[in-house]
Amino acid sequence: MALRELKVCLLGDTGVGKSSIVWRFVEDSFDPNINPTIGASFMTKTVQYQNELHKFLIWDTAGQERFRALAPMYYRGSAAAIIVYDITKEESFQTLKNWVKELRQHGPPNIVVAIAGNKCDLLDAREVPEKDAKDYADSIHAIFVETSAKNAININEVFIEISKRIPVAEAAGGTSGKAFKLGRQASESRRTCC
Ligand SMILES: Nc1nc2c(ncn2[C@@H]2O[C@H](COP(=O)(O)OP(=O)(O)OP(=O)(O)O)[C@@H](O)[C@H]2O)c(=O)[nH]1
Repeated sequence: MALRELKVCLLGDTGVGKSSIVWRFVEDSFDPNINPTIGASFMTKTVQYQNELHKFLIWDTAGQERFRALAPMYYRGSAAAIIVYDITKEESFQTLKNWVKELRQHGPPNIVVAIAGNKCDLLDAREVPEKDAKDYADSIHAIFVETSAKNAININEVFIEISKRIPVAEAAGGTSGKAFKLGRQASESRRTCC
């Protein structure tokens, strides 16, 4: 079975739950007292997708402003970027839009963009309507899911949707995951959050 290495980076404001999403995906656990990321952290997980193995090389970047200049090191050469916002913080959704602009200007041309509205377990505190975020994601042809790292909602689905958008390796092409095109729309298979 072919193995493809897919570099993925997580971007977004501090405290939106980037590390928690990665931790939930890789270790299937949640730490309520997780520390802010310093610089970036790296984890991997390999999953089977159709007749390939996708090894996700996951760079979780720090959301604090003082680390922002480091981000290009992590999104450069990435097959996909997961931009995370917190559904209870409108400001984090505005930050997400800035990341989309930056990726469009300086990121890999065919990077797959996934938008994750995290903390969807906190419905009572919602500030960002799901429809607004979905409409925005559709307008930029991005994957969209609302997630809860805490309650393990839609975490695997984000990565499955990324796998779906990675074109099958061309016969003469490499398997490094470096050349990608935006493909079909996200499928309807994921769960609605909460
Ligand atoms: N209720 C709820 N809390 C969450 C969820 N995901 C993360 N948190 C909490 O949000 C806080 C920040 O989570 P982190 O994963 O450290 O956030 P981050 O985006 O990686 O932050 P930086 O590393 O500073 O960029 C922690 O207290 C988490 O326990 C979630 O899905 N629901």
